[in-house]
Amino acid sequence: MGRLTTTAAWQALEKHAAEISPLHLRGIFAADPQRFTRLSLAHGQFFIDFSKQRITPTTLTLLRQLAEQADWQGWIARMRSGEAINHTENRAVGHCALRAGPQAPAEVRHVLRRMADFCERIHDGQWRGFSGERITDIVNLGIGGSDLGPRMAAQALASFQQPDLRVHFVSNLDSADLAGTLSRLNPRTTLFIVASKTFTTLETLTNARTARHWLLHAAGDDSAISRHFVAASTNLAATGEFGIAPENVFPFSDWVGGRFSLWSSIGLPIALAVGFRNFEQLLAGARDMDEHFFSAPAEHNLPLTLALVGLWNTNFLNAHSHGIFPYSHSLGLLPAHLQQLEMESNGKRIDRDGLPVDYATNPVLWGEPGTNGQHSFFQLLHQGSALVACDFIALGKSDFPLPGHHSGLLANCLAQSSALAFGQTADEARAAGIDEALVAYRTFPGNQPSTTIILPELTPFTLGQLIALYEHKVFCLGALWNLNAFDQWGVELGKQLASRLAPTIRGERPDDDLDASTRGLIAHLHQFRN
Ligand SMILES: O=P(O)(O)OC[C@H]1O[C@](O)(CO)[C@@H](O)[C@@H]1O
Repeated sequence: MGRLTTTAAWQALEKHAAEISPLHLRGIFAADPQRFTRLSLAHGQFFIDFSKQRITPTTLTLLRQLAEQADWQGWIARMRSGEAINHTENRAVGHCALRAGPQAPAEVRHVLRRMADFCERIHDGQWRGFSGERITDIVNLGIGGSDLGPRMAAQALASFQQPDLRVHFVSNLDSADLAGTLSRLNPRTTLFIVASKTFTTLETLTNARTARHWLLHAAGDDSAISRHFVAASTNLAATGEFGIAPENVFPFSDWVGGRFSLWSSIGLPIALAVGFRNFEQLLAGARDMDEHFFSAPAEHNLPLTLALVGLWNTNFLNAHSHGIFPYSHSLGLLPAHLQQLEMESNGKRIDRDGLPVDYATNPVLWGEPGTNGQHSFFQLLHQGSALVACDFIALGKSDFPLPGHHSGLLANCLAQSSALAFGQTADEARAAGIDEALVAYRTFPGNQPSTTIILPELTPFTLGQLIALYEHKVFCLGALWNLNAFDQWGVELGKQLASRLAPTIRGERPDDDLDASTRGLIAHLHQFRN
């Protein structure tokens, strides 16, 4: 592919955008009474309404030409064949193989069987701690992809929680995270999962060493480690060096990217929290979305369409902020998971050919569950100056039904996307009896684009579908923007600098090679050292 912005498909979109961007969603809806039907897509009961996006059917046709030009299906074929499409790390991209069921590679099925066995032994109390008591608390020590996905899924599936077992997540290097969790736990009944693909991550290893010390202080000798520490990792040498017995290590391969790893043994805390059968259902839901993505034609393809609309908003409407609003308390951590998934994947400026891009790439992604967000930042969405594309996510049925709650929640979800799309004119404000002095303040411009995703209910299966939907969106955007969505070199510089600064902060190394601001801040901090 030549430079993206000079291609015929891109230029056709630019021309089309000049016609569409001055239009208001009010007019767009008035012009096409069939719009909702034309611009919503379903896969079984999984439903997405794109009609509140500032697009027409022609927009999607043109965007699909861009996808053809980017050879989106060729990229799927390359991923599925095991080609090293993560070319800067010379790795294949295999997360779909983790959830391929009977088609999964033998080593994947083997680890899944071991995870099932481990879960059973924890759940039925066969696995005992050093004192002979059963395990009541699991602590996952991991960060980034080794934390966010499992933490989000375990919370999302709270209604499926196993009895008598609590699962905790500790990620931060800040000791407040680990200390706060340990203060509520009993070392005799606590088991740690050290979750780290590389097993070199500073935060995770620091937390793991402190946790080991906490355990050994109570247990008295090293033999307790094998009853209280397991690991999920690709680095078996390092897990061994840490003291984790080989039979307590649940391995996975380097072709699993961290932010795509919840389907691997990194998902062990999910399986422990909700039971292995439910974990299998999570994999089955993702597999179902994989099969849809791999086989559905472009015009019916949910992940591709989500990606195309994302690209349209970013590159042709200049929306560089993207809000994720699950109207589901249980999905409260989905924005945090998608933040890593999208921003670590496509937050890049060098394309696959090693050249700087001359177009915008991933927007800043953020979000909060509804209705909470409505009472904080939604003011900016309704009347601020930024164009923000939004995804609203709603459930057909509540996972924790109580009379009178769910209808109100759904009403708020639909009211927000409608208010954002259509706004309120000055005349409508006047007609509603607003005092003339306040009319300008009570006017809502509208025209904020949004997508609404509806899951029939929140189950392991539908959660698997939802996460895989966004994973494939990311995959498509990588192909469309000609980016490698699977490396993350941008996180390295800060890590290197931190390891250089740590001895200076401890006063063990001179500061004369540092910039003036960093030097000044370290000098200021020295007064507080303890
Ligand atoms: O699982 P690991 O190797 O500890 O890495 C944790 C996270 O750190 C990152 O490498 C970024 O620093 C993520 O990509 C990854 O999910």
